[in-house]
Parts: sequence; structure tokens; C-alpha cells
Amino acid sequence: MGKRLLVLHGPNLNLLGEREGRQGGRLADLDAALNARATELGLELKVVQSNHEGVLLDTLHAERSRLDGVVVSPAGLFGSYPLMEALEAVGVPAIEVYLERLGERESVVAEACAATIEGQGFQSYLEALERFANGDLTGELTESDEEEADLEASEDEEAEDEEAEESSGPVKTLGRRRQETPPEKALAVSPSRALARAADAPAKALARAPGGATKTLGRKVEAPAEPASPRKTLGRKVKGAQGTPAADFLSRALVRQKIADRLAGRMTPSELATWARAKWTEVQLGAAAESGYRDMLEDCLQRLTLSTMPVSKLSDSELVDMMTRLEG
Ligand SMILES: O=C1C[C@@](O)(C(=O)O)C[C@@H](O)[C@@H]1O
Repeated sequence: MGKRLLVLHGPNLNLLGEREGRQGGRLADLDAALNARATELGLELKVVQSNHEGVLLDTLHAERSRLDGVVVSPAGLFGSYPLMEALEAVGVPAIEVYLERLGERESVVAEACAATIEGQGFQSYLEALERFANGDLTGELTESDEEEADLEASEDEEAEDEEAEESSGPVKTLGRRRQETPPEKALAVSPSRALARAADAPAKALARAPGGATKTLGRKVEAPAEPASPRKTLGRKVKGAQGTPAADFLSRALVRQKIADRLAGRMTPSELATWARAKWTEVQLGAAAESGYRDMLEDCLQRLTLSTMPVSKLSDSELVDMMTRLEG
């Protein structure tokens, strides 16, 4: 049997999506995405939402002997010492997740967690599942693997340069440009890491022990680029993204084009879902979108992101309907 994880959703997450007054992105959608991903990863999930701190604690206590890990989404309980102490007391590895960025808020719960993943919407939770599945809770192994791959690539390039020099005389362009990873591709691998690198932002330590001392516990906090203004509510629009290349600008035309590519077989269903997930994450972090259509575009991206999952699969005719809706 695969690893058994407990997902704890904190207060008010039962109203996810509803209070923002738009379709999609509700707790049921999140749980469906989590269960689908868990099945793919061979994980067994128990998911509990409560508006009561004590219920979250009691659930942890009751489940502790059966658990390999906890994904905790404290929501407004980010400052809860009881929740932090319960996690420490049960001694089960935990990853803390937030849909949005914590901003100025300091998480106490982080003290008892191996990592905090924030600001990536549903993807924060999905990445936590992936980390439990591959046993790399802090995400550090993946990162050093990437660095190793980068190093290998640059060594290969140097070797190529030397070869070129030997075979055709001196190389004319000094300091040959390396192929940059397209932002879309980097985001598809790990939005937080890609954005953190892009912003060149140092990881921010979230949790501080009372009295000012910082406990580390091997925690690694993802630090995506700061949006122009702090975000207070879910799904709220963030302005201020600059320099979005025209070809990449999120518009109805762009999404229609991607769906058309998928219908014509130029893109596989999972490539479309990966693209949509990356694009949705960019928009959550402040990228620009076609004026007046942001909510519609976010909704479509969310549906496309989930479109390869059995529970929310989109048929070709549903994709055509979506294109029609995007023409409106
Ligand atoms: O509902 C939300 C979203 C949130 O839970 C998050 O995961 O980012 C953080 C909460 O403070 C807020 O009320």
C-alpha cells in the first residue's frame, strides 16, 4: 500500500471559491484534484476540513498511528501554537501549504513542518503530494538535481565550443549565449522555484521562535516574486506585472489557439493541462490578462488544468464549447 497522508484544511476553506463569487476553484474541485493526483502517485489520502482548531487537533491525534505524512493548510490558523504543538507531538512529517502568499504573516505552524509551499493556488497542495511521493519533502533534492543538470549542460556546451574552435578556427562570438529555459517550461516544472530564481529572491524564513530565535528544522520556504501589492483575498486580481511578451499575453485568442492546437493533435492533453497550469499560476502571481476577461480566462485555465483527471476530463466537444465561450 502507498503512503497514507492526512490533508487538513483549516477554517473557512469550506467556502473556497464561493466567497469570491465565481465558478470553479471550490473546495470540492481542490479535493477532486488532490484525490486524482494521489491516485496517480500511489498515495492514500484522508481529507478533513474544519472550522474548529480542536477538530483539526483531534483528527491528527486520532489518525497519527496510521499516517506517513500530513499536508496542513492552516488558513487563518497560521499562528496557532496548539496546531504547531500537535504536529510536533504526533511526530509525523508535515508540509504546510497556502493557496496564497503569506506576505507579512508569520507562520507558527511552520515550526513543526519540513517545508512551507505558498502562493501557488491548488498547485501548492499538489506539489506537497509530489514531495511526499518522491520522499523529498523540502524540495532540495530536486533543486540540486536541476543544478547538476545545469552544470552538465554547461560542461557539454564548453566541450562543444572547444570542438567548434578546433574544427573551424576561432569561435567568433565570445561568451556564447546559453539557451534560456522558456518561462512556461520552468513554471511547468516548479512555479515557485522558477519564480524565486527569476526574482533572485532569497528564501524567506517564515517562522520565528518566541523571543526572536529562528528555528530551522530543515525548513525551506518557497519565495515567489513579490506582487506589486499584498493580496488579501482569494482570487483577487493583482495588478503590476510588467513586460509580458505579446505572444504570451493571456487573452481569449491565446487560449483558443492552445485548444485548437490540442484538438488538431499539435498538443497532447497533458501538454495543454501543463500549459494551463503554468499560465494560471502566472496570473495568480500578477501576470497581465485581457482586460474584462480575467475571471473567464482564469476559470478556463483551471478547467483545462484539471482536464486530464478522470473526474474533470473535458471531451473534444466540451473543448469546442469552451472555444465558443472564449469568442463571445
Ligand atoms: O482562505 C484563505 C486562504 C488561505 O487559507 C491560503 O491558503 O492562502 C489563507 C487564509 O488566511 C485565507 O483566509
